[in-house]
Amino acid sequence: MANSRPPAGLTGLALLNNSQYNKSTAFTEDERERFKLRGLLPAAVSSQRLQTELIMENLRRKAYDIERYILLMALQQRNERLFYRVLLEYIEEIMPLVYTPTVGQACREFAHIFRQPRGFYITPTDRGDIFDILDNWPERDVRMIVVTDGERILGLGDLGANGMGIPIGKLALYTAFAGIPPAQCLPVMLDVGTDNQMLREDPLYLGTRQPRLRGADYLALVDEFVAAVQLRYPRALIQFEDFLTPNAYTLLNRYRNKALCFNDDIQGTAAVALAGVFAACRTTGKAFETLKILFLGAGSAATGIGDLVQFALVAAGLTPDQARKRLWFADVDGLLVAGREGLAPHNRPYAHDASPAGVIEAIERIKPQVLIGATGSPGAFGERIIRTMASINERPVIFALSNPTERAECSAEQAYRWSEGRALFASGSPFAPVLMNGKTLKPGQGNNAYIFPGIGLGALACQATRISDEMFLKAAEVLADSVADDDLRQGSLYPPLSQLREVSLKIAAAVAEVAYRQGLAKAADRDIRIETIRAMMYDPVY
Ligand SMILES: NC(=O)C1=CN([C@@H]2O[C@H](COP(=O)(O)OP(=O)(O)OC[C@H]3O[C@@H](n4cnc5c(N)ncnc54)[C@H](OP(=O)(O)O)[C@@H]3O)[C@@H](O)[C@H]2O)C=CC1
Ligand SMILES: CC(=O)C(=O)O
Ligand SMILES: [Mg+2]
Repeated sequence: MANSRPPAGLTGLALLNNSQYNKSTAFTEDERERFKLRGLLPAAVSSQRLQTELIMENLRRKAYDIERYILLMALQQRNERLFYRVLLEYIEEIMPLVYTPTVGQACREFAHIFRQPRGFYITPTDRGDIFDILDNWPERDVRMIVVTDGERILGLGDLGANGMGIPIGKLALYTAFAGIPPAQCLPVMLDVGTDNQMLREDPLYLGTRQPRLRGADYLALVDEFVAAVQLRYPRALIQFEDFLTPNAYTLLNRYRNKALCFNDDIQGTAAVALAGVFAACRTTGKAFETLKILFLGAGSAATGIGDLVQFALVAAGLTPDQARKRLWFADVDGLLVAGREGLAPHNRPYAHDASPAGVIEAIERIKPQVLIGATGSPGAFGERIIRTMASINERPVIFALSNPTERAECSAEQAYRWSEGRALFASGSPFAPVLMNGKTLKPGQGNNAYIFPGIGLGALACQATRISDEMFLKAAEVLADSVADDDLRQGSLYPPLSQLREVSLKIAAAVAEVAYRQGLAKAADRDIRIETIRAMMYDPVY
């Protein structure tokens, strides 16, 4: 999508202060004349390329990643095209700064590194006014909303209003990889309080300083928010992000059939993990429908994956019961088995008839080919666990999905070392390549960032009315098919991050096709192809 010229009347300092249209030193002589910029800029005219190099020079000069994050956020606030250009051109270097792991630290320190507001905050005192106050947001054509209430930020727990860093980061990826124009993106914080006492006592904390709103009042607030969005921005897709598991499921079940929405932690994560499992089958030679999978962790991320794997197994010909029986879950209390007290509704389908067991015993008994960790618990994959997986599998598939890096169940190096380099490993946050037995292994990043941009772009391109499970299954298939044999040979179950824009496009086209097939698309042009969608995408060039 071509980027428009500044609107009439936007000139001089106001233009330089407008992040959407600002080009800073890249304004040409002619533009400086036309836009009343003469005298306001130094004489030299830079190219966007030169500006990109300047940003990288400054970024690399910083001592800490959190400082790099601050630099990048400041760039986003003053020149958004340059920010996205830098992100796209140096994706391997920049993504860990605007996304996991650095975004985790940024959320922790959000109030302490706060410079300028970004996004929209809704508090319990806004009850009854949400539709009206949304009018304060300057953009009228919002299409993509990422909303959190900050109660489960990555694996870092309740960070209250500090969690705003997550919607901001996810939407930066939407623009970079799915080409959703920044003006159509809205980060939302449902600031319903926090039960994190340390935050409430921090004098610099910027959120509502009260215990979390719960129960009927909480649901009423979210209901009002969703209804207000539907009225104010009828084409918008709502992505629920980083809600605590019980709320994540409650909200997904409440809105999935009446609003254009999905839960990224349940559904996006599911698709990226399933894609990794599909890709792993190409290396192991095992048939997908014969796999047994053990999950460590039984929260929204793990059971979300379980639900989609079950859906995929049924699509592959198994009965729902046969499919479920291939999936096992363990949490801090060991294997989830029938009869265990206090099981949450999302866990019950997977609590099989079996005697209780710890993780090692469960691995020995079940003999899973795949072990998926979504615990938020660092070191949850200890040496014995990996060695046991490696003793029963020639190529054990090990996913340590928890974010940020400090919460990973194990590191790439540990997974490879404890399996003598045989593990097919992926992690939610990036790990550097590991040299093992003279071979460099490049672990892939099993993160929903491979999925949500394509789901969102596809849904918006065909004006989807709902997001279906079929769309996530299709997204997983497309992602798995995008993994080159060379990637697999080097140990990665995912394509390189540098291909994220192309992968998102492919997913988008496939999602749109599913939407039409299922009668879930409103756009008139049914023949929606990759090139049609590409033409809709924001391109951050001047
Ligand atoms: N890679 C990706 O794309 C994504 C990764 N994630 C990551 O997944 C993690 C979990 O998220 P979510 O499911 O919402 O969180 P929850 O807190 O709801 O679930 C965590 C689960 O792990 C269990 N658990 C905790 N510690 C251990 C342990 N040492 N051994 C066994 N089980 C353990 C918990 O058990 P109990 O309840 O008994 O304490 C619970 O069942 C987060 O770190 C998040 O960053 C999430 C989404 C996407
Ligand atoms: C990646 C992500 O969504 C999470 O860790 O919550
Ligand atoms: Mg998340």
